[in-house]
Parts: sequence; structure tokens; C-alpha cells
Amino acid sequence: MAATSFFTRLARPSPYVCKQCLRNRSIARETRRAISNGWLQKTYEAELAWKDQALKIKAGEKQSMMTILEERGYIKDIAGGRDALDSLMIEKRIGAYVGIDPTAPSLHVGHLLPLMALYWMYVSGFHAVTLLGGATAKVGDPTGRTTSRDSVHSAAQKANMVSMHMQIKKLWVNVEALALKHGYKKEWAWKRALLNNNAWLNTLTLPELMRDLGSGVRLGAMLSRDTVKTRLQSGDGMSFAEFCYPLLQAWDWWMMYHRNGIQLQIGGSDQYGNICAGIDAVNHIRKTHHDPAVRQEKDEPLMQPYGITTPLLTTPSGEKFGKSAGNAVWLDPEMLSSFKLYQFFLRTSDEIVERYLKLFTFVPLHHIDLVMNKHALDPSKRIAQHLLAKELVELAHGAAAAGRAESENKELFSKGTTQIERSAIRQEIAKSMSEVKNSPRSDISPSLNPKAPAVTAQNAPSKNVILPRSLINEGAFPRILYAAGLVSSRSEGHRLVSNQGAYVAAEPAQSREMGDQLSWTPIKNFHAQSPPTFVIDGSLLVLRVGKWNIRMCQIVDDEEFEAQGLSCPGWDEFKAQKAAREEIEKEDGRNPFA
Ligand SMILES: Nc1ncnc2c1ncn2[C@@H]1O[C@H](COP(=O)(O)OP(=O)(O)OP(=O)(O)O)[C@@H](O)[C@H]1O
Ligand SMILES: N[C@@H](Cc1ccc(O)cc1)C(=O)O
Repeated sequence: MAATSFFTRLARPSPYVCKQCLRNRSIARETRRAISNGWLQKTYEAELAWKDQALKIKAGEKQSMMTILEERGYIKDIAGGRDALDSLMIEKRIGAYVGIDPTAPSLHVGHLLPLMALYWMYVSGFHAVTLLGGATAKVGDPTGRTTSRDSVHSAAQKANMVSMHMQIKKLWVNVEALALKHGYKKEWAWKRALLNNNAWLNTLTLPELMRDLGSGVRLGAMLSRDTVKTRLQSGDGMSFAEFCYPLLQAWDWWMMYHRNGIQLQIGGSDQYGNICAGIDAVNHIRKTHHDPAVRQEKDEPLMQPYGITTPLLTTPSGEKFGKSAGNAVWLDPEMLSSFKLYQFFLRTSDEIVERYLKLFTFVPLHHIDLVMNKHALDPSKRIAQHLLAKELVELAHGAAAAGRAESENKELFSKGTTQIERSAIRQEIAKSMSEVKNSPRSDISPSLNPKAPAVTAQNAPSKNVILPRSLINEGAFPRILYAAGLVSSRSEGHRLVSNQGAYVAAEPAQSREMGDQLSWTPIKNFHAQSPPTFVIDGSLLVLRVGKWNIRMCQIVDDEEFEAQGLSCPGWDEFKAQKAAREEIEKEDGRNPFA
């Protein structure tokens, strides 16, 4: 039998595989085995480390996550029970998330409260997800609002989303650098992701939502929410879309609970209602899911979802800092410079500076105590405020910007400056801060100054530029990259495109479950990729060179561009060539023999 099969095999024509390929195959097999073994080993070690840490916490040798969050002032309310969540976080490396709707081009200081709680969890070993509400932003959270939100043009919505996406990514990089600075060593088990709810809400069907979630949602509970009651009583009413907003937020949580093990949602205290609705929804779906492989028959305490709300950051008069209130302190350096952000925190009163140091920094508590003692000796030196301002700018804009803001500030307020000059400078800063506009498109500046000299990638003043429509419609990508200030010449643009070093944004979506990429298409040199096919809603083109260098190109008609007195690199040359071309065409039209 064996002999037969041996000869049968010999007789069967087999595809020829060369020795090199055979070697590669076996290397690939070995590598795969090595990776998966390595991964399993690390996962096992991480589990052991967590168990070991749990023992230390129970023995009182180490603080629990809950205690750290409480001590630093991050907890306003806990949904699901404080002690139960405390024990869960001791036993299990759960995942947590903070969701933000990109309804403005930038995050503001208020957002940092829930985000800092999440960052602390991350540097303590938990899995952390920042969720951008690309889909929920289109509806708009009605919580706490007495009127509906103004509708925002969809190009502006997309621009906001790309801006915030890049900003959140940068924040994560700065968080890691700050954690390192304050003595946290990055471990293999630290996991973070930036997701966008476009990925699942754009493909969610109504029957699916109704079957899985709608069946468990009680109308009474939805109607009794404060925002709904206020709107109905005040006569303004509420759209069905706004009424359904909490269902979309709840679906987000379910998706991330199921796919990524997210058991905790963190938000500002105004999010308490949405978070509770999310807990009910996740509990309903996990217990009643139609797929037995997903359904959780037993009520496992280690699988419960929980919520944390952080206190609201308010003005001294008690008003919430935020977009709707029109008093947001923006984190985007193009909307508020590092110097002004530094200034904002430098003006923190002595009464709240300690609280802010705990909330907005990774400075250990014992170090804050030392600083406060030193500060008390001579409050006029504002030692605590300087530390707060520097750490905050470092978090928002990075270490180099923080260093510059600090030295600029020291220079301005150095001994040579008189009291009168100082108060004039302060007034100037306060005035310009109050002028930071609140409109979602306020960041689009005529950043390439009227008749400005050539802008190079190195001195590009802004990630937001305005470009004339004909340049997009008739120009090729190298010219547009030059006009947008991403390269210093058209030929550099050509070289970059040939080397596939430039990208254009396609519909932002996520291909991988925990991936954090917007989708970008490499710009190539062939005709099918003509720039107008990438223009979003007729008025926005998003370009990227390298990892961080992006341009949001707002496209306006040529007449408007000229009327505003704007210019961009290569514009005069383009206009001259266009005029010459048109002239020749006119000539050709006149000459029937041409
Ligand atoms: N001033 C603040 N203090 C604490 N948390 C805040 C503050 N502002 C926003 N947040 C929190 O940040 C998260 C995202 O908020 P959101 O995007 O709705 O910002 P917002 O400025 O409150 O927007 P809007 O005013 O348009 O509702 C939520 O959890 C929200 O509670
Ligand atoms: N509703 C939140 C943002 C958010 C969006 C989606 C979520 O899944 C969670 C939170 C807010 O407006 O503040």
C-alpha cells in the first residue's frame, strides 16, 4: 500500500518549486511559529505581571487604578458601582475609551479631563481607545443643549475630522514622551488605538440596530432624559435624529466591547446619561445576542461594562469650557499659539493650581507637594503655574514647543520689563485669546499671505491653505503640492510623487480592527489619479507628505481667491501659462487650417 502510494506520487506531475522558494517557505513557517510563540509568551507574562500586581494592591503595597484616579481628582460619578469597578480593574487588564465628536477643527482644554483619565489608565497598563465620532458628529449630541446644532457643511465636517485625527495621534505621541519623562517605562502590554465610528456606523443597517439594540431600549427611559424633557417643554422640540443619538453612542460601545474588550467608558459629567444608556444597551445585547457564540448566557461579573465621568472644567464663574459655550481654549497651535496656551495656564489662580497640576499632568503627587511648598514661600514667582503651563504645552504641542513657550515667556517678563509693559502684554494676550473664533472653519486662514514669497515645506505657516479651483482642476499633483507649501518646487513635487512619498486622503475608514489610520492613497504619476477626483464635496483636498505634514486645502473659485488678495507658490506662473494657452486656443479657433 505504502509502495503504491509512493509510486503514485512519483508519477503525479508536481509543480516545480526551486530550492530558494522552498527555503523561503520554511523560513516563513519558522518565523510565523516564532512570532506566535513570542506573542503567546508575552501575553502569558503580561497576565502573570497583572496577577502579581493584584497581589501587591491587595496587600496594600501598591495603589489601585481607582485610587490613583480618585486621588488626582478625575472621578465625578461611577456608573455600575465604585467597588465593583475597583476590583475589576485589579483583576483584569480591561479596555477603556473616550469618545469625541469632531464638531470643531481642534480639541480644547475641556476634552483633556476625560482624556487624561484615559492616558493615566494607559500608562498604568490598561488598553486605551480614543474614539473619533466621524458618524455621530453628523447627528450631533443634543445633551445639555437647548437648541439643535447648526448644520455644518460636509466638507467642513471632513476637514474637522482629519484635523482632530492628526491631533489625537500627536497627543498620543506626546503622552508617551511625558510618561517616559516621569519615569514610566513603556511595556509590551500597553495598547492604544485611535478608532473612528464611521467604520461601523456607516455600514450599520436599521434592521440590525433594531433587532440587537432597539428591542431592549425602553421609550420611558429615553423620554425621561433631562435634555429631551427640557426641549419638549420649552417648545423647541427635538429631531428624531437627535433623539436617537444615545443609541448610536451605545452601539459604538457594543462594537468596541465585543471586538476590543472595552468595558469602561470615560466622559465628562454631561455624558453620564449617554454612558448609562450605553451600559444598559451593552448588557442587553450581550445577554440576548442571536448568535450563541457571542451571547453570554451567564452573568459574569468580570464581563460587566462600567462608566466613569470626570468633573467638568469650568470658568471661574462656573460656565463649562467648551465649543457650545463659545469659550473653548483650543489645543491646536494654529488656533492658539504655544505661547498663549502657556499664558492661559500661567494665569491659573493660586487656589486651583494644585488641582490643575493633578488633573493635567503626569507629575507624581509627592513632587506636586514639594512644588506647592516651594510655591507657598513666594507665590509671586508662580512656580506652580510655570510647571503647570510647561507640562500642558508639552502635552498639547510637544517638548520643543513647550521649551520655546517657556523661554519666550521668561524673556518677555524678565527683569527689564516694567510693570506697565507687563500689564499691557497681559491685556494684549487676554484680548487675542477672546478673539479665538468659535466657528468650525475659523482655522482656515489665508495662510499663504497675500503675494507671499515662495513657501517651502520648512516654513509652511499653516496646515490650512486656500487654493484656487483652476489650479486643482487643471494642475497636476506636483504643482498642487508646491502650491500647498508641501514642497519647495514643482520638480521636488515630481520627485516626491515618483518616489510615492505623497498621499491624498480618500474616504476615512478603517481597514483593520484596531488600526489608527485614515485611509490615504499614494499619489502616482498616472492620469486616472487626477486631483479633482479626490476633492471632497467640491471644496476640500487633503494632502500628506511624510508622517505628520498635512495640508487641508480649501478650494475657492479663482475670482474669490483673487478678490481676497490671496496667492500661493506657482500661482502667477500658472495664471500666465493658462492665459498663454487660452490665447493660443483662441488663435487656433480663428485659423481654420491650424
Ligand atoms: N469643559 C469640559 N470639562 C470636562 N469635560 C469636557 C469639557 N468639555 C468637553 N468635555 C468632555 O469631552 C468629551 C467630548 O466632548 P464634546 O466633543 O461634546 O465637546 P464639547 O466642547 O462639550 O462640545 P459641545 O459643547 O459642542 O457639546 C465629552 O466626554 C465631554 O463631556
Ligand atoms: N457624545 C459625546 C462624544 C462621543 C461620541 C461617540 C461615543 O461613542 C462616545 C462619545 C459628546 O458629544 O461629548
